[in-house]
Amino acid sequence: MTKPPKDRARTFARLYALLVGVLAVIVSAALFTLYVAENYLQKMREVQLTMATTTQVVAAETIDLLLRLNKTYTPECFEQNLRALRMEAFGTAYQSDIGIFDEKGRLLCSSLLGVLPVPFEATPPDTVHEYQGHKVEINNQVSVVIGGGRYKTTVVRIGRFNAVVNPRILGTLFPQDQDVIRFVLPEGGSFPIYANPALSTRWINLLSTKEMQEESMHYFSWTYMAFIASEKVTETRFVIQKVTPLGEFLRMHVAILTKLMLLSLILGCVVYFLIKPTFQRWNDLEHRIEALLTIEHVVCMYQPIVDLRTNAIVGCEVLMRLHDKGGVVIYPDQVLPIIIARNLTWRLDQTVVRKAIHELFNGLPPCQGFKVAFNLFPKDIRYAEIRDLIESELPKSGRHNFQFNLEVIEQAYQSSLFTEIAQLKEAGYQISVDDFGTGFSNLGSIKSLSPNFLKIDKSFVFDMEDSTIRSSLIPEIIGIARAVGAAVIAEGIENDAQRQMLLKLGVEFGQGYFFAKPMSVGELHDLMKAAENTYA
Ligand SMILES: Nc1nc2c(ncn2[C@@H]2O[C@H](COP(=O)(O)O[C@H]3[C@@H](O)[C@H](n4cnc5c(=O)[nH]c(N)nc54)O[C@@H]3COP(=O)(O)O)[C@@H](O)[C@H]2O)c(=O)[nH]1
Repeated sequence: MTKPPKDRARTFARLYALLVGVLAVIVSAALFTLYVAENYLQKMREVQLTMATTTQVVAAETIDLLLRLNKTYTPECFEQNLRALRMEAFGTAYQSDIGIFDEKGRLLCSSLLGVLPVPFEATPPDTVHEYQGHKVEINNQVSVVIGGGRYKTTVVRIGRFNAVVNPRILGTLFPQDQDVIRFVLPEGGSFPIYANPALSTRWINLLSTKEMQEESMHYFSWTYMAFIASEKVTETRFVIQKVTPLGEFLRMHVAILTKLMLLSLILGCVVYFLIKPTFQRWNDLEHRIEALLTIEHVVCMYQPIVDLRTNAIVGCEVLMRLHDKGGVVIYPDQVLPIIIARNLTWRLDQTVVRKAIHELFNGLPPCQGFKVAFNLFPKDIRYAEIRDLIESELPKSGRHNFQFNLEVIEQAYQSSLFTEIAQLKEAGYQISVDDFGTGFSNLGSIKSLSPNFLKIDKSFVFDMEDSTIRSSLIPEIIGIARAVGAAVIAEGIENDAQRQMLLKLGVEFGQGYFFAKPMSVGELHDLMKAAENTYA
């Protein structure tokens, strides 16, 4: 069994709303993740900056100390020498111990341990570098005994002396979990003084590229699916680097990301429930439009047309709205496309004309020659039907005193329209070409139409104060109106400057929010009364 149109409309509305909801979830989740990622990289940058600065200070002190020791002390383990070295270590900020090596590279004694019972065969250095003509050997993560405790720290050796960096200082550096600490040579290039042993060659290669050594960069690499953070601190000689594979990042942020994903889901649900009624209204509208084109639902509003020379209200344009259930007002721009697509234009025209004539005849006092302008769809301009429609609505006795005006939008007209319009004019109806300047008519077709009025489209008026090319066409339009014997009505006048300019250009009539917005017949009546208009 096929679903009735209303159910189908609701299903579609739900589906569209669901799509928008899912989109909201995806977009918000992406934005939240981006925020967490940005935050992570920013924190990484701050950690790296601090680390580079501390490393610089520690390294400078270590190298200075070792160079001085090599220059000043003999590499011998006698008590006086060891006491002096203890004082040297004590006088530094970052060193715990100083060791002395024999020529074979074995540790003989240290300022804290004293003379070793057996010379200690040191492990080969992790890195060896040349610095100011000296060989600098660095061992990271060396297990050392200090003050009865065992710690892991960095040991640097130059010549016959080594310095054991205070593990507490390093504790503030290495637990920061950085992968590579690189020393930048004054002549360019760099070498790692520390590299996380767990780091794979793939990451080491990436972090060793020239750009990584020369510039600071913090980004997410889609190729490597990892966050790359490499900070080159210009005031120091160090580059601090860290690679965080996506999996690790997600594990680190699982709690906050789960909360944010949940928030995205809630957001998606809120969007779904907020947007569903709108989609339902749109879809419903398609299927309920026929039911809405009735006297009860069609509402007529009247926008005054004013003589620019006297400011008198000489007529009005009838503009329709639909009143839906729940007091919802539907404006023409929302509904006209549906009405056209469903071929209901004549139904709308009939309802508007009937309702407006009824309201105006009952709501306004007799006003001879008061123009009542209707917007009609060009394909509905048929003399006989319009005549029958209007005449059937006119009161059988009393005031047949309105001047009906039919507004036809400017476009490429079909030839039959000219005959219909000629007959309408013959029968006493006035014709206006609406939205003039926006369509595709030519002077020939306007001449054949021979309208009573050309209505300058509001877009020309809006541009007037800026003197755009568009507004400079207004005199041309006025020229065309004169050539075809039509008067000019300017639409969309919103301020007095526009009114005055149009008046100066010779425009006779105007319409727009400056004078009045579309209003009910009661309000129109009150306005005309207040203006002490001279109709009657
Ligand atoms: N076939 C029918 N078409 C109709 C009918 N009722 C209206 N319409 C057409 O719908 C379009 C939009 O109309 P609406 O939302 O009513 O807007 C009108 C005015 O409110 C607006 N306007 C008037 N003055 C100003 C102004 O100073 N500033 C400003 N921003 N807007 C203003 O312009 C619309 C009137 O335009 P026009 O018809 O070109 O004179 C509109 O195209 C209507 O024609 C109907 O019953 N049948």
